[in-house]
Amino acid sequence: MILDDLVSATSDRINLEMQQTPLATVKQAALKQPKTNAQDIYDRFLSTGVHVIGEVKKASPSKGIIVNDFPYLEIAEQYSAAGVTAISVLTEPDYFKGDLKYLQTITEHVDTPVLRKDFTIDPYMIYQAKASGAKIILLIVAILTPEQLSAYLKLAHQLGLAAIVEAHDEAEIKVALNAGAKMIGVNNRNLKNFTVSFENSIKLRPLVPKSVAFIAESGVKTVADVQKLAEIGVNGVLIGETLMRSNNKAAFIEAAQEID
Ligand SMILES: O=P(O)(O)OC[C@@H](O)[C@@H](O)c1c[nH]c2ccccc12
Repeated sequence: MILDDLVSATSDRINLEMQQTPLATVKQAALKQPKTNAQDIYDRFLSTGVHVIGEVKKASPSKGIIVNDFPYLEIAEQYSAAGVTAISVLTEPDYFKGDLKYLQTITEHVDTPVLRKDFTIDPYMIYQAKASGAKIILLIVAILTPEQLSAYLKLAHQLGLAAIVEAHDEAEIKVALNAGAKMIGVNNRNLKNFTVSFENSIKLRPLVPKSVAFIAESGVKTVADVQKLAEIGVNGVLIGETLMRSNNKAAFIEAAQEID
């Protein structure tokens, strides 16, 4: 399964990075960042309306290279100007052609909160996210033990980072809620066969209490898709490929945000 490959590639990469830059150094850099509060982020997503997270992504395992021209800072600035609630930046290099440096550059120039989109498997990556100016991290239930999930969520909150906890089915939603997740992302893309269906969001929405933000991820192609997801009561949508390919990102984002 693709998730296994992603985890093992991430594990190799992080082991190398830990040798090059020890945890203590990254911790120090994290502590130098301005203090932030995870609850502020959660509250923004819980406020009325559909909140758009625009994703900065050059490639993906399901689509290969999405765009050849990748002016990531300019794209992030466009998302920010259009008023997205957050910007997701892929930092996974092998399968998504991401880079932590992209995220760093973006957080240095753009005020909108940035999500580090990666396969978080070690606290090291959470300190790295904070040190790079991220305000949100991704925690994927399927690749963590419940104990790790709880511990990583706690660490994120201590550092002032919010977390999107990604769940794929009813059992994973329970694990996420038990761990104390305040924002749950449901991926509409099945990572086993890459098919996309909003059924997953529709089925799982009622299992998440209204005090926890619900983000529908992947496969949004049109403003009508956002409308469909708004109707089932999602707080946010995470849109990657469609925005990356769009020649008028602002128009798409603004139309999506007008839905109530
Ligand atoms: O490009 P899309 O179909 O709009 O999808 C965006 C986002 O949901 C997707 O990139 C994603 C969802 N969950 C992930 C976990 C890791 C990496 C990437 C993802």
